Amino acid sequence: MNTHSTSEESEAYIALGANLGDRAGTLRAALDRLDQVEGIRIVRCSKVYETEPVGYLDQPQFLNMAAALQTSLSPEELLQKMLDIETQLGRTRDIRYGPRTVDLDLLWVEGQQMDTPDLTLPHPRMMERAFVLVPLSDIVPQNEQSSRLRKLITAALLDIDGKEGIKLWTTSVWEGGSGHSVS
Ligand SMILES: Nc1ncnc2c1ncn2[C@@H]1O[C@H](COP(=O)(O)OP(=O)(O)OP(=O)(O)O)[C@@H](O)[C@H]1O
Ligand SMILES: Nc1nc2c(c(=O)[nH]1)N=C(CO)CN2
Repeated sequence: MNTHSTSEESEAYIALGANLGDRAGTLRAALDRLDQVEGIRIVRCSKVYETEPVGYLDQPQFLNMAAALQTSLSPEELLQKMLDIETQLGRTRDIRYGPRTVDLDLLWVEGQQMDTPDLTLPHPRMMERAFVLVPLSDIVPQNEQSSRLRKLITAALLDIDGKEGIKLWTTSVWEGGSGHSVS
């Protein structure tokens, strides 16, 4: 993972989930593909958690994790890259909140708030979801710039039910990075 950053980059946080097929392999492939996109670098990954399904219960357990990115893309461009990678990895949209090979959600982009038909930031359901907040808490630093997000996560985690349905699965599925620079 390359930690160099330039002033045109923004920090962004994403959530990843998978509950069909080779779940860990799919998470790894999604991270590899994202890191290979020009203008996206993965800078930190959370641990991986096995989680009880929420919303639609009759489906297998998920693996969930979160990642921090540095990106020179706009939020809309970043989301489009994420949706393309979901499709490449076999994601179909059948049942709302139902089983999926991979789900990539854009949670937070530094300095960005929006609500358009295609993109809402911060992600509208992130603060209700322990399967998002527990991994995210691994990777949001305690520094000045990110402290607002850290405070929101800490407060939401105190309130939320469902943390007992979340177990550490492995400390990492992705070690690498292409190391290319973002320009
Ligand atoms: N912050 C966001 N991150 C990801 N998708 C978003 C976001 N805001 C809006 N969307 C839109 O939501 C659409 C549906 O996403 P998706 O099918 O992954 O939903 P879901 O995973 O079933 O539910 P949820 O969004 O609650 O996780 C996407 O096509 C995208 O345009
Ligand atoms: N545990 C868990 N449950 C879910 C998940 C998920 O990623 N993990 N994603 C959903 C659709 O967004 C619905 N339910």
